[in-house]
Amino acid sequence: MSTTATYTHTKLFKLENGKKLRKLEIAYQTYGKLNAKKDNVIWVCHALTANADVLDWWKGLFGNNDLFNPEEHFIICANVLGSNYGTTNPLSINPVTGQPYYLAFPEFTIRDLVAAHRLLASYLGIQHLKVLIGGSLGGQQALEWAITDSKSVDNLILVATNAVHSPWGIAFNESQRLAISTDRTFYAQQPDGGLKGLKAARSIALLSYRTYEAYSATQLESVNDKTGSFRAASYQNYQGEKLCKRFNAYSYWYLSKAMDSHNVGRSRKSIVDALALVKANTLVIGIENDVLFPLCEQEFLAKHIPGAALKSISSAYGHDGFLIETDILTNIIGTFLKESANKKIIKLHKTA
Ligand SMILES: CC(=O)SCCNC(=O)CCNC(=O)[C@H](O)C(C)(C)COP(=O)(O)OP(=O)(O)OC[C@H]1O[C@@H](n2cnc3c(N)ncnc32)[C@H](O)[C@@H]1OP(=O)(O)O
Ligand SMILES: N[C@@H](CCO)C(=O)O
Repeated sequence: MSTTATYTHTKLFKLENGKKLRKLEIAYQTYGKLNAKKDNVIWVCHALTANADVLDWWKGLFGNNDLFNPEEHFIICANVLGSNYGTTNPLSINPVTGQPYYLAFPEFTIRDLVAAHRLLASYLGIQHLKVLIGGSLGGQQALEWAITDSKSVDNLILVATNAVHSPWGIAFNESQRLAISTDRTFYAQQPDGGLKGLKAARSIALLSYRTYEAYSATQLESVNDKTGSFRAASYQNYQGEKLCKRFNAYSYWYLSKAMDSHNVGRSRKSIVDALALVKANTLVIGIENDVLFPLCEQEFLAKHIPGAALKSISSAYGHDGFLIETDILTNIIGTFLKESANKKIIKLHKTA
């Protein structure tokens, strides 16, 4: 059973920077049924350009015959604040002006994304998450959630993510925003504003999501006499255009800034102290070939989150491997969850 719905929060939604949204709508999807004990919730936080339909974009890990399946679990995925798949975003109508926000949309942080989804959880009567999982920007949210509300998460699974967004990651994001800002239509504030810039931004981003090996494997020329019209160039154009058909430059702009804001140490004692607040059984998965969120970032997470396990995988896809290597992820996560359940049983026996 799958449900697509929208939750409307009618009270003011206060952002970390003090600005307020008068109205917040959150689009979400659920699959399966909440059991009587309310202990089968799998909450998924999505990455930069995905949406609430996790059975669509994380097939192989989420699906009827997959590790996370609606038969056994109550799976919830909500579209993040700022994204254009149904949740309030820069193209939404600003209730104050009656016009779309565009660049008048307030800036927001990863903590704001989490605060919004915790409101949804509360509305759905969910107090406890069996599993909280996310990759990349989704992992940043999952981590913040597990720090902010540490008692509510049993098992935390962080894939290809970090504790603080790196200077390298911020530089990639800024380069993408520079590409968007060179497109003058961005400032015309219209639904298709900045699309040429967005195309270039996605092309830049892809270089950080993939690897030399992936391009060599898929884009190598079969003939030696070419001096132009290369496959790799066509691929960059195609991928940029593909994103423009389903996203908008304003959402992309704001979400990339939210990613830059990620720092679990902000307004807390330190990054290390913040990580020590996590109480969930934690599995951190890194991708050895990830250029954007290199393995040292997951090693850092696993070192400072109490009792965390670290696994690394190899994927020629690099960072995007977290969306593609679902067989390996199923294996690692499945084993981790079995061990975690066994530990729980042993603990119950000891305290009985
Ligand atoms: C409505 C929706 O789409 S929902 C949102 C879906 N997206 C998300 O959820 C975000 C997360 N997902 C992703 O980022 C991506 O889908 C990934 C990383 C999982 C996979 O990326 P893909 O682009 O599908 O894979 P890949 O890099 O192999 O590219 C394949 C595409 O490039 C095309 N392509 C490959 N080489 C070339 C080339 N030289 N020139 C032109 N096109 C090329 C292929 O024909 C294929 O096109 P298609 O997507 O129209 O079928
Ligand atoms: N490919 C991902 C971003 C990388 O985390 C997306 O488009 O959401």
